[in-house]
Amino acid sequence: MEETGQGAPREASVVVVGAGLSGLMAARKLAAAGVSVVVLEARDRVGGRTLSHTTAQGNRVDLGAQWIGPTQDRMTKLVAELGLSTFKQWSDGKKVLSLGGTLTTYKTSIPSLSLIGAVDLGITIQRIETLVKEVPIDDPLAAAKALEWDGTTVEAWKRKNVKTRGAKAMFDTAVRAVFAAEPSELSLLFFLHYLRQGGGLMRLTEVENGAQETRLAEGFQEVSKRLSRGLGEERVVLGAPVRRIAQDAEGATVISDAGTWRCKRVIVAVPPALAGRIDYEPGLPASRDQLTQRSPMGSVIKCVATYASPFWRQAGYSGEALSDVGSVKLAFDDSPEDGSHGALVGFFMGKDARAMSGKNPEERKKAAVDSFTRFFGPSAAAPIDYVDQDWPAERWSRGCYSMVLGPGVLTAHAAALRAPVGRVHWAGTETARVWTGYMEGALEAGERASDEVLAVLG
Ligand SMILES: Cc1cc2nc3c(=O)[nH]c(=O)nc-3n(C[C@H](O)[C@H](O)[C@H](O)COP(=O)(O)OP(=O)(O)OC[C@H]3O[C@@H](n4cnc5c(N)ncnc54)[C@H](O)[C@@H]3O)c2cc1C
Repeated sequence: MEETGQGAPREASVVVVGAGLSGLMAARKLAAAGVSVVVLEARDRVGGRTLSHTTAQGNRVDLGAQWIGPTQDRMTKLVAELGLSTFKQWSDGKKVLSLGGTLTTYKTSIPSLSLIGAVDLGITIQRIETLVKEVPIDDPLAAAKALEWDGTTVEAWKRKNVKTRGAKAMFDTAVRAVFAAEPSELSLLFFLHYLRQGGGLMRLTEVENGAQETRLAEGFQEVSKRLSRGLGEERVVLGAPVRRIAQDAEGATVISDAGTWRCKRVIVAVPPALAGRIDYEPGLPASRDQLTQRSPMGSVIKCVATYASPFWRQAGYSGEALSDVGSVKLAFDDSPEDGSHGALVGFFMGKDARAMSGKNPEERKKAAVDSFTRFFGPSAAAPIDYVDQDWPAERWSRGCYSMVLGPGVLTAHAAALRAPVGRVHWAGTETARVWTGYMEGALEAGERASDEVLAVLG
């Protein structure tokens, strides 16, 4: 292997930076059009924010992206094309709501609050869905109240509009579940636009008919593995963090730890927070550069506890839980399709993830198991296996699920998100027109960036 930037440059028409779904999709489309392409990936694996793991019991679990749902047509088509096996997320039975430490159960879409709390939450959801429809999907800045909404946070909106303690707590948990961020970190315009791109708040938060509807038996990282194999693994270079992209009149030079490539076009398929760590020559235009300085990632640690059986099902529980206390405030059944073992998946989100990131996994295990035990009783206290993934501590992700924008960023920098800079094009789910933040968005963005490149290569 060559040293950083040393040796004679190799050649490809297009270099793609990042072997996540977006970069691999872009490369697949280019290769199908007969364009020579190489994908440079920093990690020693493909898949980026998809990461599948097999437990000692043989349960394939996703420590990154885990579900697809209706209207995610590209992902649905791709998993079928690749011959992968989908199954429905288990959702039969009662859901648990833990509010201020008091447990109740419910079966509807909306948690079982007091009568007045339930009315408040229902009105809040309706209001949000109405506001979401006022944000044009392709141009959030064209919303009549774009400036006002980008000048405030979701937290400020909640304080003004949501009245009861229970509805506020459930609203916070829903925001954390979708963004892995606190409501105070999010511009209201960014929040509404993100929901618009995925089809609304209920679509994003629901299991049935929602974004948590369908799982993959092989795990979602398998999609990237198969895309990579389809490309020909010599076209996907692992352990190749890209450090520098230099453009000149004839082409671009891409310098990575695994060598240097000369090409005509570059597709950078990484989140803006990582794209901003690459050195560009000439430097990026101010708006694009400042966007990368203002696009932090969300904070999430995902954990899976395995049990001999899905004991909660026998007790009439679905495995789904929502909470406003404890480290894990969101849980789902994560058992294999045949139910041969039980598994619960939990999320440390926003400030809880930051508090737990970098800690000893045993400490996180204890916190997670305490939460599961509060939700489902003492049988949850002794899992036979525990695994988690600390995404904020991942050098090549810097957090997850996706970027979260605070006030003023969209207004100032939306135009720089997708606009190519000379020979450099931008992909990654953050640049998607639909389902941004999701695997579907990653594919859409990869397709769009490869179309841009194909149009100029002729
Ligand atoms: C815990 C969790 C749960 C999620 N749940 C869901 C879900 O249920 N459904 C869903 O649809 N989505 C979910 N997501 C989001 C989904 O995983 C992402 O939207 C999607 O995988 C992003 O793909 P991408 O290709 O845009 O980016 P990435 O997957 O981040 O790919 C970027 C790649 O670039 C590499 N890279 C970074 N910098 C460099 C560099 N300088 N040089 C070379 N390579 C570099 C990275 O290593 C990475 O492999 C979840 C994410 C997480 C973490």
